Amino acid sequence: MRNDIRKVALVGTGMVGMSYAYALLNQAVCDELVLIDLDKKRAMGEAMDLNHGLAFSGSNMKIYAGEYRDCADADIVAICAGVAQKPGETRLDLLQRNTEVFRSVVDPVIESGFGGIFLVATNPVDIMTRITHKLSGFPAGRVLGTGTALDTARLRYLLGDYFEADARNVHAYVMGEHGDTEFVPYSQAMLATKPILDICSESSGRYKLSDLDDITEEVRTAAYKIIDAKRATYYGIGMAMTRITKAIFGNENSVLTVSARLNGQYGASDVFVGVPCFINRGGVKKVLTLNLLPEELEKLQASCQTLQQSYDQIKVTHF
Ligand SMILES: NC(=O)C1=CN([C@@H]2O[C@H](COP(=O)(O)OP(=O)(O)OC[C@H]3O[C@@H](n4cnc5c(N)ncnc54)[C@H](O)[C@@H]3O)[C@@H](O)[C@H]2O)C=CC1
Ligand SMILES: CC(=O)C(=O)O
Repeated sequence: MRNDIRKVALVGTGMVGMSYAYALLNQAVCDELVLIDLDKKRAMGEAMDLNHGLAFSGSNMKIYAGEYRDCADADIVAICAGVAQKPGETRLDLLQRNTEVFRSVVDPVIESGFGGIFLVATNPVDIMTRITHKLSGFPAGRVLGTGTALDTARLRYLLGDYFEADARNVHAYVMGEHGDTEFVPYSQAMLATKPILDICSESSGRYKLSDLDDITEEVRTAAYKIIDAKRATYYGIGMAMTRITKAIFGNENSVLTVSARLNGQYGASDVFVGVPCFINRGGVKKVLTLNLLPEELEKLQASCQTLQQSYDQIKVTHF
């Protein structure tokens, strides 16, 4: 990664891609942003629109619509291209269609000579990240997906609201598939440095475990509710991607629940799944292995199995 210019190439300038781009601009996270889409006219219009906001941003980011060859000197290629869920569809329902899209995206990115980090948001994100790893042949640490970063943000917001505490003092993770089999290991959840389970047991019934279950369900179903209400979700994921991008450019070693490849951790291998990882300039430096309770570990392994089964279905026809 160069130290002088921080460059992001964004493939997919739809709602998610442009929410990411808008957050990058407002937080002045990079110096150069190239927008690539099958719909070139759309990418061009989006670049114009963002450029017209530059004067108000305090940033002098270079923003333009481009081609795959512009990925050659990018530090990060972010992929938000593909189809999104319609009301009633699960993320896994998108798999076949988005696998086709990724073949047409990853190959030209690699042909450009790109040597940076892939950041994937397209759903089903854990499997699309694995496909990107497979198609690119990159080391696993340089291919990451947004995983459960957004779900974790949703969880922290809801727990902060429930305990009437600043969400930034809630330390808790959603783990597993970014999808229906995700779960919250509450044994690992803290409010400041106090275990949330202790807060519940000491609260004389004010805070209940059943409420925590309701919060988990609220997180798990949030995307369905938003898609039903306004057809798509995009601001939250755009900000989650921006947070990950900052951790990369800032060489932060921040712990974020991205989709990363397991290599024996939590008793699973090969799958990409949402787990807490240290993120720095090289991508995923390391998976943080938490001491999950046996029942929590079972949930994570079941989630990995679901992802493996879905991956196996496409492998036959597409690889
Ligand atoms: N990881 C996460 O937490 C989240 C992921 N998503 C996912 O992000 C993806 C994008 O969602 P939206 O932006 O709402 O969709 P959208 O339909 O608004 O945008 C998709 C864009 O991809 C482009 N595209 C399609 N095929 C392409 C190809 N072969 N090459 C280049 N560009 C291509 C389209 O022209 C369009 O501009 C979906 O898969 C969605 O499910 C959405 C929200 C959260
Ligand atoms: C659509 C999606 O994956 C989400 O908002 O979580």
